[in-house]
Amino acid sequence: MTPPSATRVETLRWSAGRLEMIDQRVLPAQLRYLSYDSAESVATGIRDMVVRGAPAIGCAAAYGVALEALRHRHAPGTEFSRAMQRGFEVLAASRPTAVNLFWALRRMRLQWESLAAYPASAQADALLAQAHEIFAEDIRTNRALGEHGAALLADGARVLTHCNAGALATAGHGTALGVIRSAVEAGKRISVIADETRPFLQGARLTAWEMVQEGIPVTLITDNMAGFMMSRGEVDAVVVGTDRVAANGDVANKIGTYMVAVLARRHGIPFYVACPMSTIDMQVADGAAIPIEERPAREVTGFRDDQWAAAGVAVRNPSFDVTPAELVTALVTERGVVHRPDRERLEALARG
Ligand SMILES: CSC[C@H]1O[C@H](OP(=O)(O)O)[C@H](O)[C@@H]1O
Repeated sequence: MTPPSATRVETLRWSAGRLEMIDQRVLPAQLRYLSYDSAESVATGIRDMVVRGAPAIGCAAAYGVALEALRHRHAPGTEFSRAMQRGFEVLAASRPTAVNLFWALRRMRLQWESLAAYPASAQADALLAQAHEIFAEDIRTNRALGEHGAALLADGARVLTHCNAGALATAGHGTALGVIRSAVEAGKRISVIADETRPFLQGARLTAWEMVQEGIPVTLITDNMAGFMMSRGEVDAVVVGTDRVAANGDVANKIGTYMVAVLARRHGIPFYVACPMSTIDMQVADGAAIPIEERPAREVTGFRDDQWAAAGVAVRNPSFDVTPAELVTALVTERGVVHRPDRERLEALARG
């Protein structure tokens, strides 16, 4: 196995006409890039969580559209259009909760439709340029929201986070971990408490690894320790990412986030949610309307090939839960911080 050594990794990168993505299923034991050349293969990578995290999924989908166009750049018009439609459909069906997937696909489709009068080859080049812009924009966005969020954290703060909303969940810098990175860059001494985040272990395998690579102090705990840590006064703030914010401020995020939010409120600890504007879905009225992905039972009954649950046991595996807006202290975006998010405040934020 090739143990990771790079301190700053590229979650996704464009190389020699193909998309390369870190295989996040094998981190931290191995830093492995997989190569993609079609919408179908990228959709499989999203569904299998080779790449995961709302903004990273959006970037991957954008490149998936561009790859499909490049594959068919010399095809006749009708064949090119059929292939593109199939590409959009297979990517849209890969995972249901992260709105960035649909935000990116909508942006790519608008670009594609605006190019209808041009040859397929020109359309492919323009779509690749759009995918690059979505990627670059995400890094700029995360740095902006990171700075807004850093101002909320005191020097010496011990910050609990759930799942991974870091560079590995985005094009770079991260959202929740982007706030942490920006606070450290501002000279604040921040330490992180990472929930392991069963069952996929994004916290234990990805957040802990990212923070160790950055030299940011990180302590790994199991999910059922969060309340204990808060009750002992060892948590000063919670910062998490999100996959979709409803118009009323309800937040869908990794399963277990709701429990952390309730505990934070019980202990008077601020609960911050960091997200780009592209994760706010004003078309969804409240959290009850956010589709919650149910993932394979085998993720719960074991890890990879090591299956330990009794055969025949029934299993639930909802991959996300919804935290009501009233438990959110503030939403941290690239446009600024929204305290006590609700529809009126989010509409004002969207108006800019
Ligand atoms: C910055 S979005 C990260 C977000 O995505 C994770 O879900 P998954 O790992 O299943 O894609 C989790 O909800 C994170 O907060």
